[in-house]
Amino acid sequence: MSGTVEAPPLSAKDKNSFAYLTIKDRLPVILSKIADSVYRLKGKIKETYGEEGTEDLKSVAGCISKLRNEVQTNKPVVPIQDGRSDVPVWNDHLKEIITTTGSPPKWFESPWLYVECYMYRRVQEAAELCKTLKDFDVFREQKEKSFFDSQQAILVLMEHLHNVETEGESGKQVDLKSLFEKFLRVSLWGNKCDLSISGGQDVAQRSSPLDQLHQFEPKILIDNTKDVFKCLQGIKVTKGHPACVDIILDNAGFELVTDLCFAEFLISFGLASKVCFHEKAFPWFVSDVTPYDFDWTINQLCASNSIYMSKLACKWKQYLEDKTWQVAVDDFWTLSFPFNEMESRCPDLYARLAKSDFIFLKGDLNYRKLVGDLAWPFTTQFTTSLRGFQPAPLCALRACKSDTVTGLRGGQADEVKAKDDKWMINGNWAVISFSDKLT
Ligand SMILES: O=P(O)(O)OC[C@@]1(O)O[C@H](CO)[C@@H](O)[C@@H]1O
Ligand SMILES: [Mn+2]
Repeated sequence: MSGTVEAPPLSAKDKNSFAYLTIKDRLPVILSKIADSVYRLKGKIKETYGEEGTEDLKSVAGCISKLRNEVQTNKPVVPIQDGRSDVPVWNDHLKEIITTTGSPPKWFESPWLYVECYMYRRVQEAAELCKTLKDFDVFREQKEKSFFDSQQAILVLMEHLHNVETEGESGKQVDLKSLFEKFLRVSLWGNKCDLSISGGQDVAQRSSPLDQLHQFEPKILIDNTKDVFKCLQGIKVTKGHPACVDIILDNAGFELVTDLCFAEFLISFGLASKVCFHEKAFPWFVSDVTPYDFDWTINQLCASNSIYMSKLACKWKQYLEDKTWQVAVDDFWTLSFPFNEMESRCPDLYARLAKSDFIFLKGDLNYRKLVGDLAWPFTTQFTTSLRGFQPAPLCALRACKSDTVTGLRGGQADEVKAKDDKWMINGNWAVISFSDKLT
């Protein structure tokens, strides 16, 4: 099945596409913001690293402005030149593309997924080429701000989770299914808060994430919650213990907190016995979670004045110590490959995920990679669009921010388009798409 390409890749070739707008407008803005933040940190870096730091900053700024120019003038993609372990994969893949297509990819002509991922890898190259700033995260300032700006929403959510758990512990009958539905939805809508779609504009969650659920309900285009719940419960019965769950994370800030709360809910209500969070190895698509962001977030929550936040977060530290929770990083998540190529390109990760009982994939980019970033007819079955990628039962939780989606009913796309012309890209519509077995 993985051999049949049923649809063309999204690409900026199509001037009416979101890919075109992204490459023409959004990526240059993201790159300019990087240059701004680098200059803002000048004093601080000089103080910490001295002249060498200042030289490194200049070099980062130079690389970013060169990259911006390459994007805007549609230059061919060039090999990566730093010493990171993933360089051979990127450069061999580039050779592969040149062999197949006859020329190197270009920003406005090649598959969007490839060139956009490549851009973030080039941003990392700018850091890798430094002596003092190898671990410098050009997006850190923005990520931390979005976390702090979401404090009220985080407090509301964590207080609620704390109360729900206290009720459960007191022996009071709880409606497990509707609680599951609630925390799943909070995690789903947490994905509205990504800094890449907004070009780094404010995306903090300011209203109560719980009060909003009702209002957002009609915006869920595909809702496989029941199947997901049934599957998790079924695992408990067949295995004799709750599921070992993997969550492929997306963004830091409010979204990460919603994912941690969802994982906490799964553990404390016996729907999961272990959760493994998958993070990005380096700064990616502006707001994605790196190992530093993950630890930083839990430490911030732990140090909070709110007893609800600190109690839960300290419990999470304990989970991490006793391996109830684990974190994992793999370079595959910061490569450009669609997930149907995981088994051949990164067999270890595939084998690792095949041991999972259930995989949640957060966000738009993971969704794009799941369905190969292809322009599928909307009514294509979700499972078909996975093109053979099925290491375990899986569920995509995604606010729609790019022009690909599968699994809709006939006529549904027209109905939603009539209500909202930008439904595919504005993050106001979402899918909870489940796939169990390959059909
Ligand atoms: O994966 P996330 O954080 O939900 O979204 C990342 C994202 O904004 O970046 C891409 C365009 O630059 C979009 O396709 C995508 O929605
Ligand atoms: Mn993201």
